[in-house]
Amino acid sequence: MAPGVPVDVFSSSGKVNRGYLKKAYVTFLAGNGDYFKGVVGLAKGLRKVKSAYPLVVAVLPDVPEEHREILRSQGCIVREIEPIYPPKNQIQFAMAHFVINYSKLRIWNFEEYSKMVYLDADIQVYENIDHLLDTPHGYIYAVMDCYCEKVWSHSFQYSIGYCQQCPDRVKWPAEMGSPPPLYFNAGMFVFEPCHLTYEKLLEALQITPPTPFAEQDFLNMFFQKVYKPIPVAYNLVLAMLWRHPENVELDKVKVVHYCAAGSKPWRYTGKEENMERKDVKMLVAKWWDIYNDESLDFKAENLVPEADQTTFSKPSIMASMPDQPAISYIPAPSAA
Ligand SMILES: O=c1ccn([C@@H]2O[C@H](COP(=O)(O)OP(=O)(O)O)[C@@H](O)[C@H]2O)c(=O)[nH]1
Ligand SMILES: OC[C@H]1O[C@H](O[C@@H]2[C@@H](O)[C@H](O)[C@@H](O)[C@H](O)[C@@H]2O)[C@H](O)[C@@H](O)[C@H]1O
Ligand SMILES: [Mn+2]
Repeated sequence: MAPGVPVDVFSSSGKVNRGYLKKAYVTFLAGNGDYFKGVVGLAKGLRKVKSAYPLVVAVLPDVPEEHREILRSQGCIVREIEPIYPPKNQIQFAMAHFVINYSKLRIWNFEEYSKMVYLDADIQVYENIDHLLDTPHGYIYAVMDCYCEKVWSHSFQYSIGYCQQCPDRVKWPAEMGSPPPLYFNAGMFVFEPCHLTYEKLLEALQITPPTPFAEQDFLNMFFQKVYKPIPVAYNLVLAMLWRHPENVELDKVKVVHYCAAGSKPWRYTGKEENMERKDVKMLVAKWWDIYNDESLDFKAENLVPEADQTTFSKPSIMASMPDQPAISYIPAPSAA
Protein backbone atom coordinates (compact mmCIF):
# COMPACT_ATOMS: atom_id res chain seq x y z
CA MET A 1 0.00 0.00 0.00
CA ALA A 2 1.15 3.54 -0.60
CA PRO A 3 2.50 5.42 2.47
CA GLY A 4 -0.29 6.39 4.85
CA VAL A 5 -1.49 9.96 5.01
CA PRO A 6 -1.23 10.75 8.70
CA VAL A 7 -4.11 12.71 10.03
CA ASP A 8 -3.21 14.52 13.18
CA VAL A 9 -6.72 14.85 14.40
CA PHE A 10 -6.50 16.49 17.74
CA SER A 11 -5.58 20.04 18.33
CA SER A 12 -5.50 22.01 21.52
CA SER A 13 -6.83 24.91 19.48
CA GLY A 14 -10.03 24.48 21.48
CA LYS A 15 -13.36 22.93 20.91
CA VAL A 16 -15.81 23.49 18.13
CA ASN A 17 -19.33 23.33 19.45
CA ARG A 18 -20.96 21.12 16.85
CA GLY A 19 -23.90 20.36 19.06
CA TYR A 20 -26.15 22.76 17.16
CA LEU A 21 -25.69 20.92 13.83
CA LYS A 22 -27.95 18.14 12.54
CA LYS A 23 -27.19 14.40 12.41
CA ALA A 24 -28.21 11.91 9.73
CA TYR A 25 -27.56 8.63 7.94
CA VAL A 26 -26.07 8.90 4.49
CA THR A 27 -25.72 6.46 1.61
CA PHE A 28 -24.34 6.68 -1.92
CA LEU A 29 -26.07 5.89 -5.22
CA ALA A 30 -24.51 5.72 -8.68
CA GLY A 31 -25.81 4.67 -12.09
CA ASN A 32 -29.26 3.82 -13.45
CA GLY A 33 -29.15 0.19 -12.33
CA ASP A 34 -30.93 -1.56 -9.45
CA TYR A 35 -28.95 -0.30 -6.44
CA PHE A 36 -31.76 2.22 -5.81
CA LYS A 37 -33.72 -0.79 -4.50
CA GLY A 38 -31.03 -1.15 -1.83
CA VAL A 39 -31.59 2.47 -0.82
CA VAL A 40 -35.38 1.95 -0.65
CA GLY A 41 -34.78 -1.10 1.57
CA LEU A 42 -32.39 0.88 3.77
CA ALA A 43 -34.85 3.79 4.12
CA LYS A 44 -37.63 1.36 5.17
CA GLY A 45 -35.30 -0.53 7.50
CA LEU A 46 -34.29 2.67 9.32
CA ARG A 47 -38.00 3.51 9.64
CA LYS A 48 -38.76 0.06 11.02
CA VAL A 49 -36.16 0.51 13.80
CA LYS A 50 -37.64 3.96 14.51
CA SER A 51 -34.49 5.91 13.75
CA ALA A 52 -34.83 9.57 14.71
CA TYR A 53 -32.62 10.70 11.84
CA PRO A 54 -33.18 11.15 8.12
CA LEU A 55 -31.43 9.26 5.32
CA VAL A 56 -29.46 11.47 2.95
CA VAL A 57 -28.68 9.93 -0.44
CA ALA A 58 -25.61 11.29 -2.26
CA VAL A 59 -26.43 10.62 -5.92
CA LEU A 60 -24.13 10.87 -8.93
CA PRO A 61 -25.47 12.81 -11.94
CA ASP A 62 -26.21 9.53 -13.76
CA VAL A 63 -28.93 8.54 -11.28
CA PRO A 64 -32.20 9.01 -13.21
CA GLU A 65 -34.91 11.40 -11.97
CA GLU A 66 -37.33 8.46 -11.75
CA HIS A 67 -35.10 6.76 -9.16
CA ARG A 68 -34.58 10.05 -7.29
CA GLU A 69 -38.37 10.51 -7.11
CA ILE A 70 -38.82 7.00 -5.70
CA LEU A 71 -36.25 7.80 -3.00
CA ARG A 72 -37.90 11.14 -2.16
CA SER A 73 -41.25 9.35 -1.92
CA GLN A 74 -39.58 7.14 0.73
CA GLY A 75 -38.59 10.20 2.76
CA CYS A 76 -34.96 10.33 1.59
CA ILE A 77 -33.08 13.62 1.23
CA VAL A 78 -31.56 13.35 -2.27
CA ARG A 79 -28.39 15.38 -2.87
CA GLU A 80 -26.51 15.34 -6.16
CA ILE A 81 -22.71 15.14 -5.91
CA GLU A 82 -20.04 15.38 -8.56
CA PRO A 83 -18.00 12.23 -9.24
CA ILE A 84 -14.47 11.92 -7.88
CA TYR A 85 -11.94 9.93 -9.86
CA PRO A 86 -8.54 8.77 -8.60
CA PRO A 87 -5.43 10.03 -10.36
CA LYS A 88 -4.68 8.42 -13.74
CA ASN A 89 -3.56 4.86 -13.02
CA GLN A 90 -3.05 1.37 -14.39
CA ILE A 91 -4.42 -0.27 -11.23
CA GLN A 92 -6.59 -3.34 -11.50
CA PHE A 93 -9.27 -2.65 -8.85
CA ALA A 94 -10.40 -5.75 -6.95
CA MET A 95 -13.79 -5.12 -8.58
CA ALA A 96 -14.09 -2.89 -11.69
CA HIS A 97 -16.97 -0.87 -10.23
CA PHE A 98 -14.95 0.14 -7.18
CA VAL A 99 -13.60 3.11 -9.18
CA ILE A 100 -16.89 4.99 -8.73
CA ASN A 101 -16.70 4.55 -4.96
CA TYR A 102 -14.17 7.37 -4.64
CA SER A 103 -17.18 9.66 -5.11
CA LYS A 104 -18.29 8.65 -1.58
CA LEU A 105 -15.69 11.15 -0.32
CA ARG A 106 -18.05 14.04 -1.19
CA ILE A 107 -20.01 13.28 2.00
CA TRP A 108 -17.24 14.85 4.10
CA ASN A 109 -18.43 18.15 2.64
CA PHE A 110 -21.98 17.80 3.99
CA GLU A 111 -21.09 20.37 6.64
CA GLU A 112 -24.65 21.09 7.76
CA TYR A 113 -24.35 17.78 9.61
CA SER A 114 -22.15 17.42 12.70
CA LYS A 115 -22.11 13.63 12.60
CA MET A 116 -23.27 11.04 10.09
CA VAL A 117 -23.38 7.29 9.73
CA TYR A 118 -22.44 6.22 6.21
CA LEU A 119 -24.12 3.01 5.01
CA ASP A 120 -23.66 1.30 1.65
CA ALA A 121 -26.90 0.74 -0.30
CA ASP A 122 -26.37 -3.03 0.12
CA ILE A 123 -26.67 -2.72 3.88
CA GLN A 124 -29.75 -3.25 6.07
CA VAL A 125 -30.23 -2.02 9.64
CA TYR A 126 -32.19 -4.47 11.80
CA GLU A 127 -31.77 -2.79 15.18
CA ASN A 128 -31.69 0.88 16.10
CA ILE A 129 -28.10 2.22 15.94
CA ASP A 130 -28.87 5.91 16.45
CA HIS A 131 -26.57 5.90 19.50
CA LEU A 132 -23.61 5.75 17.11
CA LEU A 133 -24.41 9.41 16.32
CA ASP A 134 -23.63 10.24 19.98
CA THR A 135 -20.12 8.76 19.98
CA PRO A 136 -17.21 11.01 21.03
CA HIS A 137 -15.94 13.38 18.34
CA GLY A 138 -12.57 13.10 16.64
CA TYR A 139 -12.67 9.49 15.49
CA ILE A 140 -13.94 7.39 12.61
CA TYR A 141 -15.81 4.36 13.93
CA ALA A 142 -16.16 1.27 11.71
CA VAL A 143 -16.04 -2.52 11.76
CA MET A 144 -12.87 -4.43 10.91
CA ASP A 145 -12.92 -6.14 7.52
CA CYS A 146 -11.90 -9.73 6.69
CA TYR A 147 -9.07 -10.65 4.30
CA CYS A 148 -10.11 -14.23 3.56
CA GLU A 149 -12.27 -13.88 0.45
CA LYS A 150 -10.75 -14.44 -3.01
CA VAL A 151 -11.27 -10.76 -3.75
CA TRP A 152 -8.21 -10.24 -1.48
CA SER A 153 -6.01 -12.68 -3.46
CA HIS A 154 -3.78 -9.78 -4.59
CA SER A 155 -2.71 -9.18 -0.98
CA PHE A 156 0.19 -10.62 1.05
CA GLN A 157 -2.24 -11.26 3.92
CA TYR A 158 -4.33 -13.54 1.73
CA SER A 159 -1.25 -15.32 0.34
CA ILE A 160 -0.13 -16.38 3.84
CA GLY A 161 -3.66 -16.87 5.24
CA TYR A 162 -3.36 -13.99 7.72
CA CYS A 163 -6.56 -12.23 8.80
CA GLN A 164 -7.02 -9.52 11.42
CA GLN A 165 -10.24 -11.26 12.43
CA CYS A 166 -8.17 -14.17 13.79
CA PRO A 167 -4.54 -12.94 14.15
CA ASP A 168 -3.48 -16.13 15.98
CA ARG A 169 -4.62 -18.60 13.28
CA VAL A 170 -1.69 -17.67 11.02
CA LYS A 171 0.61 -15.28 12.84
CA TRP A 172 2.05 -12.27 11.01
CA PRO A 173 5.66 -13.23 10.15
CA ALA A 174 8.11 -11.49 12.52
CA GLU A 175 10.47 -10.83 9.61
CA MET A 176 7.71 -8.69 8.04
CA GLY A 177 7.78 -6.32 11.00
CA SER A 178 4.54 -5.41 12.80
CA PRO A 179 1.22 -6.61 11.42
CA PRO A 180 -0.74 -4.21 9.18
CA PRO A 181 -2.74 -1.55 11.06
CA LEU A 182 -6.37 -2.46 11.80
CA TYR A 183 -8.38 -2.07 8.56
CA PHE A 184 -12.06 -1.23 8.35
CA ASN A 185 -14.76 -2.12 5.88
CA ALA A 186 -15.85 1.15 4.23
CA GLY A 187 -19.41 0.01 3.71
CA MET A 188 -20.34 1.48 7.10
CA PHE A 189 -18.62 4.14 9.20
CA VAL A 190 -19.40 6.93 11.67
CA PHE A 191 -17.75 10.21 10.72
CA GLU A 192 -17.90 13.99 11.10
CA PRO A 193 -18.35 16.05 7.94
CA CYS A 194 -15.78 18.86 7.93
CA HIS A 195 -14.75 21.02 4.98
CA LEU A 196 -11.11 21.14 6.13
CA THR A 197 -10.95 17.34 6.34
CA TYR A 198 -12.72 17.15 2.96
CA GLU A 199 -10.11 19.40 1.35
CA LYS A 200 -7.29 17.35 2.90
CA LEU A 201 -8.93 14.14 1.59
CA LEU A 202 -9.08 15.47 -1.97
CA GLU A 203 -5.55 16.84 -1.76
CA ALA A 204 -4.21 13.53 -0.45
CA LEU A 205 -6.17 11.58 -3.08
CA GLN A 206 -4.33 13.37 -5.87
CA ILE A 207 -0.95 12.18 -4.56
CA THR A 208 -1.91 8.68 -3.40
CA PRO A 209 -1.49 5.88 -5.97
CA PRO A 210 -4.79 3.96 -6.27
CA THR A 211 -4.87 0.44 -4.81
CA PRO A 212 -7.17 -2.57 -5.36
CA PHE A 213 -9.81 -1.60 -2.75
CA ALA A 214 -10.02 1.94 -4.07
CA GLU A 215 -11.57 4.42 -1.60
CA GLN A 216 -11.68 1.81 1.16
CA ASP A 217 -7.88 1.49 1.08
CA PHE A 218 -7.55 5.26 0.82
CA LEU A 219 -9.85 5.97 3.79
CA ASN A 220 -7.99 3.41 5.89
CA MET A 221 -4.68 5.14 5.11
CA PHE A 222 -6.04 8.64 5.68
CA PHE A 223 -7.79 7.91 9.00
CA GLN A 224 -5.37 5.29 10.28
CA LYS A 225 -4.54 7.23 13.46
CA VAL A 226 -8.15 7.94 14.42
CA TYR A 227 -9.83 4.68 13.46
CA LYS A 228 -11.83 3.13 16.31
CA PRO A 229 -13.00 -0.45 15.72
CA ILE A 230 -16.60 -1.20 16.74
CA PRO A 231 -18.18 -4.66 17.10
CA VAL A 232 -19.01 -6.88 14.11
CA ALA A 233 -22.69 -6.50 15.06
CA TYR A 234 -22.60 -3.01 13.49
CA ASN A 235 -21.57 -4.23 10.02
CA LEU A 236 -21.74 -7.98 9.42
CA VAL A 237 -19.71 -8.41 6.23
CA LEU A 238 -21.50 -11.55 5.03
CA ALA A 239 -18.29 -13.55 4.45
CA MET A 240 -17.77 -13.51 8.23
CA LEU A 241 -20.47 -16.22 8.43
CA TRP A 242 -18.24 -18.78 6.73
CA ARG A 243 -14.79 -17.29 7.32
CA HIS A 244 -15.06 -16.42 11.05
CA PRO A 245 -18.30 -17.91 12.47
CA GLU A 246 -16.64 -17.84 15.91
CA ASN A 247 -16.70 -14.01 15.72
CA VAL A 248 -20.40 -13.78 14.81
CA GLU A 249 -23.41 -13.90 17.16
CA LEU A 250 -26.12 -13.78 14.48
CA ASP A 251 -28.93 -13.03 16.96
CA LYS A 252 -27.02 -9.94 18.15
CA VAL A 253 -26.26 -8.56 14.66
CA LYS A 254 -27.71 -5.05 14.17
CA VAL A 255 -26.47 -4.31 10.64
CA VAL A 256 -26.01 -6.76 7.74
CA HIS A 257 -23.80 -5.91 4.77
CA TYR A 258 -24.80 -7.94 1.70
CA CYS A 259 -21.38 -7.57 0.05
CA ALA A 260 -20.51 -11.19 -0.73
CA ALA A 261 -20.74 -12.11 -4.43
CA GLY A 262 -24.33 -13.03 -5.24
CA SER A 263 -25.77 -11.77 -1.96
CA LYS A 264 -27.39 -8.49 -3.09
CA PRO A 265 -30.98 -9.34 -2.07
CA TRP A 266 -32.55 -7.59 -5.07
CA ARG A 267 -30.42 -9.75 -7.43
CA TYR A 268 -30.26 -12.93 -5.32
CA THR A 269 -30.42 -16.21 -7.27
CA GLY A 270 -28.75 -18.52 -4.76
CA LYS A 271 -26.36 -19.84 -7.42
CA GLU A 272 -23.05 -18.31 -6.26
CA GLU A 273 -20.77 -19.94 -3.70
CA ASN A 274 -22.17 -19.88 -0.12
CA MET A 275 -25.47 -18.41 -1.30
CA GLU A 276 -27.34 -21.63 -0.56
CA ARG A 277 -26.44 -21.39 3.15
CA LYS A 278 -29.44 -21.33 5.51
CA ASP A 279 -28.23 -18.19 7.30
CA VAL A 280 -27.70 -16.34 4.00
CA LYS A 281 -31.15 -17.34 2.73
CA MET A 282 -32.68 -16.21 6.07
CA LEU A 283 -30.93 -12.81 5.87
CA VAL A 284 -31.96 -12.29 2.24
CA ALA A 285 -35.58 -13.16 3.14
CA LYS A 286 -35.35 -10.71 6.08
CA TRP A 287 -34.28 -7.96 3.68
CA TRP A 288 -37.22 -8.72 1.35
CA ASP A 289 -39.71 -8.73 4.27
CA ILE A 290 -38.79 -5.11 4.93
CA TYR A 291 -38.59 -4.10 1.25
CA ASN A 292 -42.08 -5.52 0.59
CA ASP A 293 -43.67 -4.20 3.80
CA GLU A 294 -45.98 -1.40 2.66
CA SER A 295 -46.64 -0.36 6.27
CA LEU A 296 -43.01 0.87 6.26
CA ASP A 297 -43.53 3.17 3.29
CA PHE A 298 -42.95 6.85 4.03
CA LYS A 299 -45.91 8.87 5.29
CA ALA A 300 -45.36 12.62 5.76
CA GLU A 301 -47.25 12.58 9.09
CA ASN A 302 -44.52 10.25 10.53
CA LEU A 303 -41.85 12.95 10.22
CA VAL A 304 -39.85 13.22 13.47
CA PRO A 305 -39.80 16.98 14.31
CA GLU A 306 -36.14 18.12 14.29
CA ALA A 307 -36.46 19.30 17.92
CA ASP A 308 -37.19 15.68 19.00
CA GLN A 309 -33.95 14.45 17.51
CA THR A 310 -32.02 15.05 20.71
CA THR A 311 -34.36 13.11 23.06
CA PHE A 312 -32.12 10.11 22.96
CA SER A 313 -30.72 7.77 25.60
CA LYS A 314 -27.09 6.76 25.27
CA PRO A 315 -27.13 2.95 25.23
CA SER A 316 -24.32 0.53 25.78
CA ILE A 317 -21.73 1.56 23.18
CA MET A 318 -21.53 5.01 24.82
CA ALA A 319 -20.98 3.42 28.21
CA SER A 320 -17.82 1.81 26.87
CA MET A 321 -16.57 5.06 25.30
CA PRO A 322 -14.45 7.41 27.45
CA ASP A 323 -16.06 10.85 27.27
CA GLN A 324 -13.96 13.13 25.08
CA PRO A 325 -14.23 16.92 24.86
CA ALA A 326 -15.83 17.98 21.57
CA ILE A 327 -12.74 18.29 19.37
CA SER A 328 -12.81 19.02 15.68
CA TYR A 329 -10.69 17.24 13.11
CA ILE A 330 -7.59 19.35 12.50
CA PRO A 331 -5.70 17.27 9.96
CA ALA A 332 -1.96 17.75 9.90
CA PRO A 333 -0.40 18.72 6.57
CA SER A 334 -0.06 15.60 4.49
CA ALA A 335 3.19 13.80 5.11
CA ALA A 336 3.39 12.56 1.56
O1 LIG B 1 -23.64 0.31 -9.53
C1 LIG B 1 -23.43 0.69 -8.37
C2 LIG B 1 -22.36 0.19 -7.56
C3 LIG B 1 -22.19 0.67 -6.28
N1 LIG B 1 -23.03 1.63 -5.81
C4 LIG B 1 -22.86 2.20 -4.47
O2 LIG B 1 -21.54 1.95 -4.01
C5 LIG B 1 -21.60 1.12 -2.83
C6 LIG B 1 -20.39 0.20 -2.79
O3 LIG B 1 -20.53 -0.82 -3.79
P1 LIG B 1 -20.85 -2.32 -3.32
O4 LIG B 1 -21.73 -2.27 -2.08
O5 LIG B 1 -21.34 -3.08 -4.48
O6 LIG B 1 -19.44 -2.84 -2.87
P2 LIG B 1 -19.22 -4.04 -1.86
O7 LIG B 1 -19.59 -3.54 -0.48
O8 LIG B 1 -20.11 -5.15 -2.31
O9 LIG B 1 -17.79 -4.26 -2.06
C7 LIG B 1 -22.94 0.42 -2.99
O10 LIG B 1 -23.38 -0.13 -1.77
C8 LIG B 1 -23.81 1.56 -3.47
O11 LIG B 1 -24.08 2.44 -2.39
C9 LIG B 1 -24.09 2.14 -6.59
O12 LIG B 1 -24.84 2.98 -6.13
N2 LIG B 1 -24.25 1.66 -7.86
O1 LIG C 1 -14.58 0.21 -3.16
C1 LIG C 1 -14.10 -0.78 -2.27
C2 LIG C 1 -15.24 -1.50 -1.56
O2 LIG C 1 -14.68 -2.27 -0.53
C3 LIG C 1 -15.53 -2.93 0.37
O3 LIG C 1 -16.06 -4.09 -0.19
C4 LIG C 1 -15.33 -5.28 -0.22
C5 LIG C 1 -14.67 -5.61 1.10
O4 LIG C 1 -15.61 -5.47 2.13
C6 LIG C 1 -14.16 -7.05 1.11
O5 LIG C 1 -13.62 -7.35 2.38
C7 LIG C 1 -15.26 -8.05 0.84
O6 LIG C 1 -14.75 -9.35 0.86
C8 LIG C 1 -15.82 -7.75 -0.53
O7 LIG C 1 -16.91 -8.64 -0.78
C9 LIG C 1 -16.34 -6.35 -0.63
O8 LIG C 1 -16.62 -6.11 -1.98
C10 LIG C 1 -16.71 -2.07 0.85
O9 LIG C 1 -17.75 -2.93 1.34
C11 LIG C 1 -17.32 -1.25 -0.26
O10 LIG C 1 -18.21 -0.28 0.33
C12 LIG C 1 -16.25 -0.49 -1.01
O11 LIG C 1 -15.62 0.40 -0.10
MN1 LIG D 1 -21.46 -2.80 -0.02
